[in-house]
Amino acid sequence: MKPFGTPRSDHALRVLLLGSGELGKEVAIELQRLAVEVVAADRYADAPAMQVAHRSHVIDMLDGAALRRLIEAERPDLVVPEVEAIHTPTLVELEKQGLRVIPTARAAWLTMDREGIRRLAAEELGLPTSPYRFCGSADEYREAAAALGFPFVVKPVMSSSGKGQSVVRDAAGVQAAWDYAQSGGRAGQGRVIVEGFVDFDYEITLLTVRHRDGTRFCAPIGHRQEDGDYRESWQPQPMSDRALAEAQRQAAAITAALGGWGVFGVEFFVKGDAVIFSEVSPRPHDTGLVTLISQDLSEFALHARAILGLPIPAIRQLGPSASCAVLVEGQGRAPRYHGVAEALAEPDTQLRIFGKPEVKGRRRMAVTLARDADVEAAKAKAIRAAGKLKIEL
Ligand SMILES: Nc1ncnc2c1ncn2[C@@H]1O[C@H](COP(=O)(O)OP(=O)(O)OP(=O)(O)O)[C@@H](O)[C@H]1O
Ligand SMILES: NCC(=O)N[C@@H]1O[C@H](COP(=O)([O-])[O-])[C@@H](O)[C@H]1O
Ligand SMILES: [Mg+2]
Repeated sequence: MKPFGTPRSDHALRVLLLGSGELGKEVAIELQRLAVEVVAADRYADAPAMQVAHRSHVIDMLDGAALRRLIEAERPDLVVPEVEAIHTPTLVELEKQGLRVIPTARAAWLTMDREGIRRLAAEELGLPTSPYRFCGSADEYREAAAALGFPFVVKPVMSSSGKGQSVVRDAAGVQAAWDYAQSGGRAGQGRVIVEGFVDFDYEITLLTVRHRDGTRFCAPIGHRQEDGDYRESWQPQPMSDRALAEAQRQAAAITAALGGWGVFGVEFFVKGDAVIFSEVSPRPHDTGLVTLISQDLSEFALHARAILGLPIPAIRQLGPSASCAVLVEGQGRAPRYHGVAEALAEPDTQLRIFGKPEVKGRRRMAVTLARDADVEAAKAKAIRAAGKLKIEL
């Protein structure tokens, strides 16, 4: 890596963020602290990371030609994907010509589509997963539903944060789940994964950092999901030594197979000591927002260090902590936030308002963070804080 430079000069160290949401905003802030020049891109203007970047571009990141033009114009030292929905074949091609993609272009390519990462995990690495089938037509979907039995989960192969995802419990729900998956995928594709429903005790995200000196794990993060989207997360999630060791073994295997440097969010279902791989983000994870209060180096600081080739000699967990996502539903531009003072009234509480410019439907707009004597108390405090925030659309 070339030396650190001065932003907006000829020798700036330049990072291009592909995706500029709340996770990218925190990565951008960490990069800014080291005087890295940050260029933010997303499909809409005034996205959160754009608000703290040196420059920004509004492009359709699924358009390969547009993506190539942007990268050739900006000539970044590093390209940092922040969402799945990117024309990753273009990244694969440009990487062959010397472009550095975080963690690797292949990792971005494999994880943009649930099929790539699930087949790698289950069929090549032999990690335990839910039973699954991929379907490209309504007929294949009906066959899969019959083979897997109720309950099952349907997800568009290209989607995140639960968009287009549903749990089908009986015959009455089969058609609606297919229709919803067809409308909910970000790339508007027809293909879906049908997964057998895993009856788990709890689920975790194991943040795994691949950096110049090896691989480190953060303390496990527990979370609760509703409609496929996270509502609260906490750290540390209590778990048996055996289950934790097994989760770390699987996380090491999948992240090594993806390669490169950076933070990975490896998701698992846990039942007793059994650990079932769910999916992995080759980037910071939304449930990892809790690390903004629970660790000395948040997942965003860790990502910045890892991708820049810096050392991570230790990660300090600061005690039981939690985060609570603040969602709003409705329509409107330029929302206003009331109750900020009330949300921050209790000790050891923090808030991030992402500054998203518009709401159409349901959208995560902010997150509250709290530390307390145990994770239950931290969670209750984060939920209380979130309850004080009122978003006016
Ligand atoms: N096979 C399954 N069995 C039981 N629960 C599941 C299954 N698949 C998904 N879920 C539930 O739905 C949640 C979201 O699923 P998943 O992580 O696959 O979606 P996603 O859209 O990729 O979400 P994100 O992008 O936020 O990680 C899981 O965390 C889990 O709570
Ligand atoms: N689970 C993935 C995830 O949390 N991604 C985060 O949400 C943003 C999109 O938000 P939006 O849908 O409100 O634009 C993404 O840019 C990323 O920061
Ligand atoms: Mg997930």
